[in-house]
Amino acid sequence: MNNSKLDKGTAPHLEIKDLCKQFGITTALNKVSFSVGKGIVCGLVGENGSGKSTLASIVAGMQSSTSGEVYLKGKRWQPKSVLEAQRLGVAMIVQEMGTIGNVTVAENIFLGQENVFAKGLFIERKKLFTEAQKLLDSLGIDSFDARTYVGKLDMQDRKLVEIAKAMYWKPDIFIVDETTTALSHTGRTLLYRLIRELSQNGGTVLFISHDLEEMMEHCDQLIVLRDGVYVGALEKKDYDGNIIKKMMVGRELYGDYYHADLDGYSDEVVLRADFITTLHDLLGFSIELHKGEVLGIGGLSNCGMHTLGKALFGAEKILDGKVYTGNGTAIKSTKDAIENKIGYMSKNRDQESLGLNATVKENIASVGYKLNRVFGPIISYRKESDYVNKQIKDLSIKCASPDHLTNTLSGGNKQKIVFGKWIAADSEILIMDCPTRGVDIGVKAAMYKLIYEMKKAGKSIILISEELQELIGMSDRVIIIRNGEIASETLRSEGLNEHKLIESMV
Ligand SMILES: Nc1ncnc2c1ncn2[C@@H]1O[C@H](COP(=O)(O)OP(=O)(O)OP(=O)(O)O)[C@@H](O)[C@H]1O
Repeated sequence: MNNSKLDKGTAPHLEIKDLCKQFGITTALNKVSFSVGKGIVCGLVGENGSGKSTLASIVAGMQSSTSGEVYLKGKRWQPKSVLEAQRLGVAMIVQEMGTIGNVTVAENIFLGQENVFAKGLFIERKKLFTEAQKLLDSLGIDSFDARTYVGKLDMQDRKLVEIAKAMYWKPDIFIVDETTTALSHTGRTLLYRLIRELSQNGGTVLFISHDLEEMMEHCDQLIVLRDGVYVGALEKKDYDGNIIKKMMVGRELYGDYYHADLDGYSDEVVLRADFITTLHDLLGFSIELHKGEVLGIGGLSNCGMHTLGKALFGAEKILDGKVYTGNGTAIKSTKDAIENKIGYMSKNRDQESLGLNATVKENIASVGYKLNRVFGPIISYRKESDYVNKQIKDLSIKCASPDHLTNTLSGGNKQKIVFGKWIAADSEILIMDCPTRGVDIGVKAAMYKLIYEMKKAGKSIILISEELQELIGMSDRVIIIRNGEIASETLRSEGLNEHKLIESMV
């Protein structure tokens, strides 16, 4: 449908009125009101914990509000469940994993909606698979098929399954919560295309991301939230990065937060992989990390970089070759890694880096617990509390108390906990896979500062990232991996630039 034929942006398609959400003593949303027109891509921006996901999940039928109202096309919107919301035209891609591993792609796509294929008492499974495959083909998704078990897919492909699932219902309202950072370039391109097509056909998109450039490029309007309160709205013509940041954090935030000096690193090797071969991705791969080095690793999502991070931490089965520290200690398991002061932040935070049902305190204290011992195995409560509180304070983790359950925290705050637990444990080597995924600009700046301070203190960092600016801005040396092999290696002093890195990626 042609845009001009739509009353794009005029009549409110989605209206939020005085929306409040209270979780115990936490006010996640406080009388938020705004409206979004038909065919509009509306961005929701705000710091970690500002209420974006809470608002989105209320619209998507995942939870109800404490008070306030939502209207969809002028009618009161009160879906009883996500499935009902989906059927009635509201679909959401959640921030973390929204798929189930031990069933196929097709079954995930139609989860809870199988009765669409019911024939009498039976489900026509063949039809279900055919329909799912048709959907994948129509969306241009070809990296897996409808019969693939989702457990075999990486995070990016699992996100594509969620996107396909949402698209099946041709939603009136499509909500994308911090999804792009889990996607590679190809995945992002696909998502942007779908968002564009949907809005051109009169659908409304609620888009959440911490990448301001991306938001300014793809959104027609931006709504800014701060601490659960509506701060204001901006039309595309008024976009200005500094103004938006100021609205988000309530103060000026200028400048470049990467590190600019070229002070290099020591020759001493602290971690080495010698000709390692893993079940997937890596075949005879070698790499060295030096003391005081920030080694950036980049490439396309499936190039092997995420597997490398796991392998160096002892979390990936190594079929041949070995990983060892500078003093020759072999790293064959995560236990070996932790004992040798190696930390690891997974890209798949919720599944691999956190105990979601544990408290903030239990998570932060989990790796460095020995540091809080007083007599033999006895842990000092006071020491442990100080140890945990320092991270909560230094990283500004928004939680009601150290006893707050981790799964109720916002995405960015969860990421800070993972970072905090390894810093507190005094890691000498930190392997970070996409560490700033889902993290707001203020925290990003704080994390970069901490990475740089760690480097200055002689610690070594492997920064695996899909953000080229981050690699260029933070690394002493960047290795680009292509199809499991080193495609290029560039020292910061030789001049790093996007063009050069992209050339070796593809
Ligand atoms: N189920 C819950 N129980 C208790 N508190 C919650 C729950 N869900 C969210 N919160 C709290 O509500 C506040 C808003 O969280 P929300 O996830 O909406 O923020 P966000 O803006 O999406 O953050 P991020 O950018 O980090 O994803 C946070 O303080 C969070 O800890």
